[in-house]
Amino acid sequence: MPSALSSFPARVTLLALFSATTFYFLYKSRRLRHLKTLTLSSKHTTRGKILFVSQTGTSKNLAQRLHNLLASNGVVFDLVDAQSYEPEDLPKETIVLIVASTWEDGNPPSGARFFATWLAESVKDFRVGALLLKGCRFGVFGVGSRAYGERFNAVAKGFVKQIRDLGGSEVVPLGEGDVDGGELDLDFEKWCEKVVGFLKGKVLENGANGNLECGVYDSEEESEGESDLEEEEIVDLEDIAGKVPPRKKTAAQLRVMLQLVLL
Ligand SMILES: Cc1cc2nc3c(=O)[nH]c(=O)nc-3n(C[C@H](O)[C@H](O)[C@H](O)COP(=O)(O)O)c2cc1C
Repeated sequence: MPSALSSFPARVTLLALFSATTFYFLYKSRRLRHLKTLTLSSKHTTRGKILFVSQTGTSKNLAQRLHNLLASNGVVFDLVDAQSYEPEDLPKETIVLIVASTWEDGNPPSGARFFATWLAESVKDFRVGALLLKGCRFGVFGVGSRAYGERFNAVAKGFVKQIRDLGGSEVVPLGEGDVDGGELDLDFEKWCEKVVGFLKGKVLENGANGNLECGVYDSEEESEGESDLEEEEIVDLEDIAGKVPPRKKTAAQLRVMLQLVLL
């Protein structure tokens, strides 16, 4: 008796299914390749970012102060709420300064959960590896309270570890502010001095008119060429953070499809 798969319509359906699956996985692997290219490229010069993670405004105010301080030193960064920042853009950043508070159970404020989860899942995803943020220099200042013991500044500490694990270079050591009994303002000032020191070093290193990859402000806005480059290199990393099936499974799925078609 002929098997159900030997009929012409069944074979055509399977062939169509097989082709669709193949194209889907080719598309996915192309995106992964694209991501690697993006990661390994050193041509990404976007303006530096100051990201703040804040619920009641403490970190936001400090971030604003840092923004003003840098501007008064001739260095203009974008000031961005982590809540509205697309973490998939992190691989394109050259320098990111984060001011982050910690809330209940050592978690970030609810608005920054997506950002925090993206980092945590990227670290866990073996396909992303330690090169994802290779071109990204960073520094973190934590805002919290020592009254919370081991959870003091847990979010800021976690960010440092995760960004390091993803290949980012920490250009200033973690700064820690204690809102209860600590010298928050003084500690933040000291951390800011280190940031300014680093950036000034970069200015000297690159020369007055050099292309300052770390995002030191060059009064000319980004050239059209750069904008086009960025446009071209937009990568959807949503799947990278754990949603796509691992490669081994993909290969196994393809083998099964092939066997079915050859039946
Ligand atoms: C309910 C609650 C939970 C908190 N949990 C922590 C914590 O686990 N670790 C910590 O370092 N600080 C903790 N804090 C202190 C906050 O980080 C601190 O109030 C900070 O100023 C909040 O900054 P923001 O206004 O930028 O959100 C907590 C504060 C509150 C009110």
